[in-house]
Amino acid sequence: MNLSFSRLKFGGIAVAVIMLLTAAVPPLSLVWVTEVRDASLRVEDRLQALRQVQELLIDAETGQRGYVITGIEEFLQPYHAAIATLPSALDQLPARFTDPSAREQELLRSLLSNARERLAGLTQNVQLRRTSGFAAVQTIISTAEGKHHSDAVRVAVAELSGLQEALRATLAEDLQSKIRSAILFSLVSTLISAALLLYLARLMARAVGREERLAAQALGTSEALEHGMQALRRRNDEISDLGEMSRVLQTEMPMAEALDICRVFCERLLPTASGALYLGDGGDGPLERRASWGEDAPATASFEPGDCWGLRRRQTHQQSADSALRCAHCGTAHSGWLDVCLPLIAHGGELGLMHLRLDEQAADREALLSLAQTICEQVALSLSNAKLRHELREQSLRDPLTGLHNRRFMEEMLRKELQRAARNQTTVSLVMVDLDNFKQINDRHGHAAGDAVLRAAGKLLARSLRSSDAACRFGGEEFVLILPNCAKAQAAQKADQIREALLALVITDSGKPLQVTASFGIACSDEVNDDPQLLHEAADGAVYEAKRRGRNCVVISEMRSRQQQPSETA
Ligand SMILES: Nc1nc2c(ncn2[C@@H]2O[C@H](COP(=O)(O)OP(=O)(O)OP(=O)(O)O)[C@@H](O)[C@H]2O)c(=O)[nH]1
Repeated sequence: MNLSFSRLKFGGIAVAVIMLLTAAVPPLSLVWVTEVRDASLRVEDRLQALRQVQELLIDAETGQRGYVITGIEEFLQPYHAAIATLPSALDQLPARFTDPSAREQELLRSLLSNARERLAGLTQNVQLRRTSGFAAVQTIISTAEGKHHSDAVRVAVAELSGLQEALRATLAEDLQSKIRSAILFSLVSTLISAALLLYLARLMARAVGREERLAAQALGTSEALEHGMQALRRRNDEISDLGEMSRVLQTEMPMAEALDICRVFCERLLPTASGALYLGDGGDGPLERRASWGEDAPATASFEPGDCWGLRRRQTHQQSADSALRCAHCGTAHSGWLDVCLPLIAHGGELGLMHLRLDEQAADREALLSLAQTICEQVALSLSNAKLRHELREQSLRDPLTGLHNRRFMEEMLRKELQRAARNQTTVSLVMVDLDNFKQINDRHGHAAGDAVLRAAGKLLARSLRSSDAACRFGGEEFVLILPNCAKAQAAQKADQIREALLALVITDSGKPLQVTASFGIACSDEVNDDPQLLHEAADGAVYEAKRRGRNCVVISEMRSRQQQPSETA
């Protein structure tokens, strides 16, 4: 990664430098061309000046010659024109020929001196012709001195012109060479740039490919991480829900309410599945559906434990439509459904079954089943604990001999019922039942026979009451009946019915019949301002009175006329 980056950096710098140099070639070439053009113009100017000097000198010679031969002034016209211009043309030549080379300066000096000499000679010939005639001039011309100067001028002009031509050729050649070099440089640098750019493009493509791969890897890692986080969050939520369900189920509540709470949490924890909870009676009896959830909740209301492979094998049993071992309680097989039987086992005992129904192709099937198993363990434990608590509570409130409610329960119920009666403006009647001469039964027939009488009497009392009433064993051979929403007269009527039923009750001890009677004392809440203590005392007083009157009778307490005797009904 670092190596590629350094290569890219150096490659980029190299391309930039080469391109800068290449870009410098056109302006440099322009400078060269401009210099050569200026130099060529100067060469041309010098050649022009040399030609002008040469031509003016010829004009002067021609005019002088015509006048000398003819004596006619008109022939002097070119001569005059040349004489007027030539001296200044000669004076300007040194400024044009500035090359310090010895040969050029020597030729220039020769040209200037010979041209001036020749000009002076021509002027002298014209004046002589005018003053002395043709013959005098002819003598001077015949010395050929003039011709000598003209030839020297021609030689100097020719040689100087040659030098300038050579200079122009050199300049042109130099320019050609520079332009060739520039073109060559441009070509080479362009090729190098192109090669470098190709190389850089390949490096970049590789780097980009690597970056893309790394980005894809990073994306994959991040997605996996997000997946993991989501699963973790889900698991946390599930654990938190399971914990909450367990905490809620620890609260004292009826089994139906506990089952409803299980249903709510199953619905929340297993939202993609339908299901039902079946509970047994603790024995071999059928299991009954006590809670269900979801669109495809199992419809079977109850089934025998032997109809379920899960219960028979005491382990989770999965069955699809084409499974060989299908439980009868799962009903008609549906393609695509997976029926799962999860036994609810706690403290080693089978409590019931969770029947779960889910999509066979569900992606999270295994996770769902694992969660369902955890829920089942939790539900089984919670329901078993609730059941145990219920049983313990029942035991703590029941008399073990008769199965009736005990004194603790009686006091608690009486307190609640009196409060309710006060709120609803109704009455609660309390009936105290005391078996007559029970000591004699014990003494004559033994304690076991006494217990049998107590059990039989308790059973009779329990079945004689409404479900809202309660029969309690107060202690020994004393019983208390709590009759909510019952006036004194009805209570007396009920007590008398029980008295008669008890009288008719056939209890035997080793084949011998045991006769049992009881005395009944009745008190009503409206006479004691709903005070449980007073109510109990009043009923107790009435029983005492029943005993006093000879037993086997019902006495109603008259608290309003406390000083009066309690009234007797039997
Ligand atoms: N078998 C048996 N006897 C009990 C039990 N609890 C109390 N007893 C007996 O019940 C008898 C009550 O006798 P008492 O209080 O004299 O009353 P009673 O004999 O019924 O006489 P009255 O009430 O006046 O008719 C006692 O002998 C107790 O030992 C019990 O759980 N089982």
